[in-house]
Amino acid sequence: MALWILSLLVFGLPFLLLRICGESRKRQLKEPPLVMGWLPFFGVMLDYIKDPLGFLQATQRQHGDIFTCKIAGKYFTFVTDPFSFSAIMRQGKNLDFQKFAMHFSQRVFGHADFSGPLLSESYREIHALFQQTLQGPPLQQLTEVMLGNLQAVLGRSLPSGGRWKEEGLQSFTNRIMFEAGYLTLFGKEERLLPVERAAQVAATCMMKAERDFMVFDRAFPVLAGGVPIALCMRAWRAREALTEELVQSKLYQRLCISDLIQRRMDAFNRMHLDETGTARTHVCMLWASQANTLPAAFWSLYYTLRHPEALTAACAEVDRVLKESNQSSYDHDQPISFSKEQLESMTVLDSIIKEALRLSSASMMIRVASDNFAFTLDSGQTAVIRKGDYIALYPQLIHLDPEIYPNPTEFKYDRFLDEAGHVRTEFFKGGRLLKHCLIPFGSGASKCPGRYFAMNEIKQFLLLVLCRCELHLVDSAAVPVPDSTRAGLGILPPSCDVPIQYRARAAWRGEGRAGAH
Ligand code: HEM
Repeated sequence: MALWILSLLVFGLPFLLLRICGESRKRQLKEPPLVMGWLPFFGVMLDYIKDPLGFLQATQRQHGDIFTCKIAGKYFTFVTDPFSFSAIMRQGKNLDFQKFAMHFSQRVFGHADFSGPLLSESYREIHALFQQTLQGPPLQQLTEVMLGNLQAVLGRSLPSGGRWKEEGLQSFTNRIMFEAGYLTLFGKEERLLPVERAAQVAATCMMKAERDFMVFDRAFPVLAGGVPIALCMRAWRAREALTEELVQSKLYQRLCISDLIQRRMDAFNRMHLDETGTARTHVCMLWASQANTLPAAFWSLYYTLRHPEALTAACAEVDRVLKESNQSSYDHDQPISFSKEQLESMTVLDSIIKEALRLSSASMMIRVASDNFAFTLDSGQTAVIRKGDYIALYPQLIHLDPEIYPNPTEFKYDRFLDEAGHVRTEFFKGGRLLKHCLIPFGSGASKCPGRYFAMNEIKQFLLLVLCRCELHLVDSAAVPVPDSTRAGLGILPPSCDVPIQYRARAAWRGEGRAGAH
């Protein structure tokens, strides 16, 4: 947090000196209320950074459903009324998502500018690959590969001989999900070594990749705040180390690469980009596929372990699915498999994951106004927006709204189940049905294309941990809360790790199961 503020002060200073005297924006007719704050240039930045949700809730109480805040020299119009979200989504012509996202991604990952006239046409083709490879039959294939990788990585992690192992839950989750996700997208390295030696080398490489990923990811809030990566040497080195492993010449030697990455590689080849620039787009894809999934998997498992009623319901569901297909939790040599329909039928796990996402998601959806325009809010009020301003939607305001979700900060494992145990999709505010009630994956044109895969992989992770491990939280004072220093960037990681003990489940020990001690 301190680094955030420091960096913004340092890099904002030249702008401050230029603008300190000349800033005089006045609210025009039909424009949203203007919240300028008392700091020249920075506006309300410090209040916002200190507690984004609290700041937005307080400003909403004071100014209503729409208001414009000055933050570090930019103007952000926050629309807080969920019934007005559709009106924003319909403004595709006036609100540009790609410009903001591309500029941001280019700055942080260092890849080519795909929005320029030379590359934008080809990039549209690459962007279309998300839909083609992350839905339908390709999604099913990706999900099956992920299940195989999860089982291999988890199996390797479990100590032999009935011994217990201690580790942090976050470390456990990150290690397993990162490796399995990496292998699923980018395939396996082929090594001409004896099997055991090859496995050792692969494990060492994967540990290094995970470490580099974490170093880079930890610097993300600072990079997002505008600090050039050249000034964050550790993050820069980590990003470049990841880049080196994902150059196309190395990727072409890997086995079982996903359709998504394979087709991206082929498309980049046709564009004749340089090798490092291309590899950086793969680092960007790696980040998109992991940065939110890891904390989401952590929270899903943590809440399940913390809440006995959630654990009982989840275990009953897992047992039902295994029994249906005559499979055993204990037989670690026999891989578990299940059909798409079985995965979809696990509505308790689905509800647990959605509830964990609701409590930990703090993404911000940002669009840039490409022209002056006016739009009508659900209330009938007209709002005039200036060209160049940002429009921001902050879903956490909805996720923690007590009118929509009673006792919103409480974990309720069955919140997203109806009375018949089916997926519940209908939520109301003021007696009216909401179209947008849970949006951890964004909405509209920029909605996360990996959302179905993310839900599947987290579900599979929970399922495997529950059936293959005896695992419990070690009684400790550590009670993690979502760490709001990453607010605006997606799923918040835990503020601290929590110790767990785990070992392989075995038939001869009876029904030992995951749970709190
Ligand atoms: C729990 C896990 C995940 C969450 C919460 C999440 C959330 C998001 C959000 C909020 C956005 C931006 C939407 C916006 O600005 O409107 C996004 C974009 C994106 N996500 Fe995810 N995501 C997750 C997992 C994944 C996975 C597993 C993949 C890939 C396999 C993925 C690939 C992407 C890509 C490529 C984009 C950029 C889309 C574009 O440029 O149009 N995400 N995600």
